[in-house]
Amino acid sequence: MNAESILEISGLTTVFRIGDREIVAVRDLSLAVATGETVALVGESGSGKSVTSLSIMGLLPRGVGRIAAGTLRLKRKTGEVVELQTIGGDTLRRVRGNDIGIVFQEPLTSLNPVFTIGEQIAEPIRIHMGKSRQEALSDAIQRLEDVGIPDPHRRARQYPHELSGGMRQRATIAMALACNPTLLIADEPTTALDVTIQAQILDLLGRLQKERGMGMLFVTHNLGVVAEIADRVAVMYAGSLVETGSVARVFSHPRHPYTKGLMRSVPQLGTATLLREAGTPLPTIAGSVPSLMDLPSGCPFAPRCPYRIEVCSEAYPALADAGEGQFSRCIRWQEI
Ligand SMILES: Nc1ncnc2c1ncn2[C@@H]1O[C@H](COP(=O)(O)OP(=O)(O)OP(=O)(O)O)[C@@H](O)[C@H]1O
Repeated sequence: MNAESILEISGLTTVFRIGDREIVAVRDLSLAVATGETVALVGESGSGKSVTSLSIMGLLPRGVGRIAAGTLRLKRKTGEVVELQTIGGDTLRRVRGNDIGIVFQEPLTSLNPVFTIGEQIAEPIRIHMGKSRQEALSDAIQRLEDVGIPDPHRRARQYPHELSGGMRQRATIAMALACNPTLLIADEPTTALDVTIQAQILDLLGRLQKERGMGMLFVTHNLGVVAEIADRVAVMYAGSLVETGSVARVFSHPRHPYTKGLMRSVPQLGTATLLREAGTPLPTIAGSVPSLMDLPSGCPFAPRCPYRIEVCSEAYPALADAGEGQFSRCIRWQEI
């Protein structure tokens, strides 16, 4: 494992059983996140972003989804390197609360309605860090303060339904950070929130990531958010990673026709895009995403691609090295 990496995914292929068929939701995905770096995973609905994050976290639906190939290496806080696809049960639960923090789109999926906010943040601190109930509770109050919740002593005694949506998402961030993880996975953490709150939560995550020097994998469908928060970007299409590189590089010189199409259809990146309505889909490109049940042979983007030539419909393209850390899964990347 590379010395700077906190997470290294290599050749990840995740499949789902649907009736008597198996569909490939993520195909041969390789991606690394370094300490202190934010990597955005971006793509349209159904492109495989969430399946990638569920694969990392060991949260694929049992009996339905499975990792068919690949390795997911994580460097734990102790420096020990574990392969997430092979460890199970208790070790995986320990890694999840302790080394990897997770923030989902909908705070109410992470928060339990019958426990106070303070109890819920204190629990992983007790379990994973071996602190007493009292110590854990005072740490929990500190975490609430860290995420900008005013009057944290009072808030700690409240139940999730007593907090606004934005405050609840701050509380889940406090919970994700409870044990000082070195990797944070944020899966559409701002999508369910009002637009003004979205910007605040994004600022908060960016600040916490920098202050703590964590690695962050940020899943989003919003290119404005990518521009705002990420150092590097990985673009997914129909289960494949089609382009990756630094945000500066990929946004100024996209080397895959799909990325280029996405960039062209965004008039102005930055706050304007960010402040579009929550849940706005990525800008449209003519045609539609193919069904995973019925993927075309060859390049999955070929049917919609203005650069398509005959061979594109025959062979699945390899990731080509476009230099300066940029890679494109297009055989014509030099012409784009
Ligand atoms: N529980 C499941 N059972 C069967 N197939 C699934 C399941 N979850 C995901 N899939 C398949 O994996 C594909 C990718 O889903 P995924 O949730 O990763 O997309 P996404 O890019 O995160 O999109 P969204 O932004 O809508 O969450 C889906 O289109 C679906 O075909």
